[in-house]
Amino acid sequence: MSEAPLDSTSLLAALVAAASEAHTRRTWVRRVAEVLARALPLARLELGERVEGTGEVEVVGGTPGGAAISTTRRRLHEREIAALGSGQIERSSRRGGDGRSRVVVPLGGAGAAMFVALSLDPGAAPEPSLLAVLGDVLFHLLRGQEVTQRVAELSRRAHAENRELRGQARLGERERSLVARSAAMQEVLRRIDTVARFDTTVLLAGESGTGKELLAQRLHQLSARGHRPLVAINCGALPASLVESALFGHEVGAFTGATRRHLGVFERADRGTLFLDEVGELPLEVQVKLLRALQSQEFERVGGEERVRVDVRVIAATHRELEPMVAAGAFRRDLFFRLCVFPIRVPPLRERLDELPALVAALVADIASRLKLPAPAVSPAALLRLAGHSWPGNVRELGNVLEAALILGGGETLALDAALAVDAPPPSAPIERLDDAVRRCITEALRACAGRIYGPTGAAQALGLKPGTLQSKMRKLGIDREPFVRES
Ligand SMILES: Nc1ncnc2c1ncn2[C@@H]1O[C@H](COP(=O)(O)OP(=O)(O)OP(=O)(O)O)[C@@H](O)[C@H]1O
Repeated sequence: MSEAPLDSTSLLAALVAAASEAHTRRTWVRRVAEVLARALPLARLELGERVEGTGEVEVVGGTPGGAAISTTRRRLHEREIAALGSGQIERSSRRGGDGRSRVVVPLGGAGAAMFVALSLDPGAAPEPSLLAVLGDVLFHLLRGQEVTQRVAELSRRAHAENRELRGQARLGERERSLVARSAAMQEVLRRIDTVARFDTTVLLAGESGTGKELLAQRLHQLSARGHRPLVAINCGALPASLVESALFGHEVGAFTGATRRHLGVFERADRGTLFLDEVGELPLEVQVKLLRALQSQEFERVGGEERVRVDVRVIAATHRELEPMVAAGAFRRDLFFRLCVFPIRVPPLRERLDELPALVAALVADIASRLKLPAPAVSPAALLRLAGHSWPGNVRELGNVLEAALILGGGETLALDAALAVDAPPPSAPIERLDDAVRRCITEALRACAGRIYGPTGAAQALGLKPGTLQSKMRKLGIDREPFVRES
């Protein structure tokens, strides 16, 4: 059933009611078009905004009834340029073959950046005074909508930040202090402490359980952003279809089940730090979006058109070798260089066994206090036993073994034999593929030799191969030596 036509006063009241409930420009255009169509023979409504520094305009346009709302960018028409410059309404009586007239109403006086354009059916002659009032009202409604939107945005971010900081405070209570006694870890700390105060992107590379997340926390705390949120996301823990929304958020209706606007980690980390864990797991199609967001600090939520601006410092971490992934085309080269501004290699536990006693003491004390058990002394024999283990799961695995040993020993001793038997890998533990092992050896040699293949300091000699053999293996495995040359 179509609604009754409106007189000018009711028209303005209905506009205020309709526009004040619209949270996006598309809804605004749809609602305003619906109301205007009740007072004028409106065929189409456009809301345009000049794109600064260009002769272009971004237009959200639609027909009453609202079926087809579109957003486009195009060059400004002459009449639009004239209306924006003078602040006066511009009309063209005939446009195209359909006999429709077009009225451009600037919003905000001479030098305005926005306008609405009405396409009216043949014969329509709205009162100039009505159009002028319309321009005023629409301008103020839009301004009001922008302020409301901004306030809602800020309140959403403040809410998210508050939640983040409360979570962090809870974590902080349980946080383990970082042990770094070995020369290798001292060097890691030196690099962390040096780079912390700059907004530079840091890439932490190291095996699983080596303490990358703990180091990211230290980096954040030492930075000027330390009192702001540190938001972490594990890029490998989500299915590809959800990673983009987890990073950038989504709008209502972006996909089935998206019933509310959701803020992604980029927005939740605004003015703080974003920790991208397992960055090597990101699907290629998301990598390109991440690169753009890192470069411009701007992105669009999934299903949205509005550009969201943030100020985020990024720390990325990976347990996978990214260079071979770049060479094999599984990781974008441009993203790799964007992330690898300040790489820090976190050594595995087997390369820093000299700090094992300190680590064990700290972990035992921490676990005992958490389990409310006494902390037994750790004998030299127990330390020797622990030093003989290979620790593929690094400090995390060491912590698990110590926790099991403490429980099995009833808090009086560390029942290491029993705990290590539990920790022994199952017979079906995955065996590394030969190609992967060869790839790992070659990339390690190339890194150590700064990409050189030939000569006494080259990778071929280090691997005990002829240069030609090495090159053919590299070709077969898709390994490129370039990243290693640049890295040196
Ligand atoms: N140097 C250290 N001192 C004290 N505890 C440590 C240290 N390194 C790691 N840990 C502990 O080991 C566990 C794993 O550490 P963390 O999560 O930081 O490793 P990670 O490298 O980020 O692992 P992953 O790659 O699997 O995410 C945590 O419980 C952490 O507190």
